Amino acid sequence: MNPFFEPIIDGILTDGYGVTDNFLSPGEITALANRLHERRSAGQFRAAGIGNQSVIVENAIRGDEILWIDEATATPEEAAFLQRIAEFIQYVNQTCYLGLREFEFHYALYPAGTFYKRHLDQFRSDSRRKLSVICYLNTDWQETDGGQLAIYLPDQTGESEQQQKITPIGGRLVCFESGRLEHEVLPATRERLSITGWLKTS
Ligand SMILES: O=C(O)CCC(=O)C(=O)O
Ligand SMILES: [Fe+2]
Repeated sequence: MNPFFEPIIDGILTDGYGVTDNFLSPGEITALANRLHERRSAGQFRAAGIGNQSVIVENAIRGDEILWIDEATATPEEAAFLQRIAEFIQYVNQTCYLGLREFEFHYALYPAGTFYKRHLDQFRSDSRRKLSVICYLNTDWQETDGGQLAIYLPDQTGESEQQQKITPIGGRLVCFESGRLEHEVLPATRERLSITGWLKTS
C-alpha cells in the first residue's frame, strides 16, 4: 500500500477519477514553480494548440501556454518529478494491469482569465493515452481564485451527468482515464500553474 498512490487508484475505480494531496511538498512546489517561471522568461513556452495533425492555436478553446518537459534537459527537481511518475506507473501496472509503458508531461501556465473549454484528452491524440495526470504548482490558492478543474461524471444510465469541481491547490494530483471523462478548466482571477501529462501504452 502506497499512501499517495492508493487513493488515486481507489478513486479511479470507484468514482472515475482520483485525487491525492501533498503529492509534492511545499519545497518541491516552489522549486518547480520557479523552474517554470525561469523557463518561461527564457522564451521556452508556447501557446498550447488543439488538433493532432496540424496544431492550431485557438484561444476561444484554451488559453494556456505550455512547455514539454524533456528528460534530457530536466533540472534535478524536474527529474525527481518524472521519477515519482515512473514509480506511480509501476504501481498502477502492478495493481491495475493497464500496461502503461510511456509518459509525456508538460508545464502549463494559464494567465488570469484564461480557460480550457470542455474536452476529452484523447480527441486530439492517439488512443495510447490511458491516464491523464495533473499536478498543481499554485501557492495559497483560494476557492475565490476560481480556476477549478470541472470533471463531468455520467450517471449509470448515461442520461444525466454530475459536475465535480476540483480546486487547483499546490501539491494536489488528479488522475482520470483519458478516454472516458470530459473536463474543463474554469477561468481564474490569477495565474494558474500545473504540470500535466499522460501515461500511455506503447
Ligand atoms: O489543468 C487542469 O486542471 C486540466 C488541464 C487539461 O485538461 C489538459 O491540459 O488537457
Ligand atoms: Fe484535458
